[in-house]
Amino acid sequence: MIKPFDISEINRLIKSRRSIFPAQYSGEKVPDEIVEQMLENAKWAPTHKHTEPWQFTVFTGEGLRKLGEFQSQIYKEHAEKQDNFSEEKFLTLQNKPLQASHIIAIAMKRDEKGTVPEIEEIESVACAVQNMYLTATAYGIGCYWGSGGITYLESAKESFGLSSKDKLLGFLYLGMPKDGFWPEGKRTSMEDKVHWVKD
Ligand SMILES: Cc1cc2nc3c(=O)[nH]c(=O)nc-3n(C[C@H](O)[C@H](O)[C@H](O)COP(=O)(O)O)c2cc1C
Repeated sequence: MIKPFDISEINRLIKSRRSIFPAQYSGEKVPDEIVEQMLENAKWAPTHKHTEPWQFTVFTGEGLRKLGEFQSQIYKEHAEKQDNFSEEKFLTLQNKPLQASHIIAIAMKRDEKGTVPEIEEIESVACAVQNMYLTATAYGIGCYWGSGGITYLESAKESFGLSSKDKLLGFLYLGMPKDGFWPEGKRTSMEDKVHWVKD
């Protein structure tokens, strides 16, 4: 039998999970061991047919500068082709990673046989990200899943070892919140979103 959990603490953890953005980070580094625990917990997400479709790339230290250079360059090449380059966006992509302690690039990698539908692999990776979010919350660490910038550009995939069948799904930014900053959550009632069928 499974050992009982402290349910009220688990409920509090789930409700307290928040997205905390780079402008709200203190600059203090998150210990690598905590990031490793987040990644370890990620793998316990549900995965149909055990394909384990997640792939994570962790950037920290000099790696954050490299990510900034890489993503601003990818953006520039794409935007120039589309004739809508913005210097402001370029600089944001170059500099924003430097505000974080770590950034985890989130990807979905298809298995060779395409064993389960693509949507299920994306769903599974999202569950893995939620595990990381909750682990970060338990340690009092801020994080947020950003899906802007180069996330959905085909040209960004290669550098992450992704093929055309795989997907880059965004970036999980991590940082210690400034002065104990932890925002209140906001949700509507579940009343209109849940229907019980009992008889
Ligand atoms: C798949 C996904 C992509 C997201 N992308 C962004 C994003 O690009 N920019 C952003 O500010 N927030 C992004 N978020 C975070 C949401 O803004 C955030 O979850 C929402 O405001 C609710 O706040 P909470 O997470 O604190 O409950 C994303 C969340 C998810 C699940």
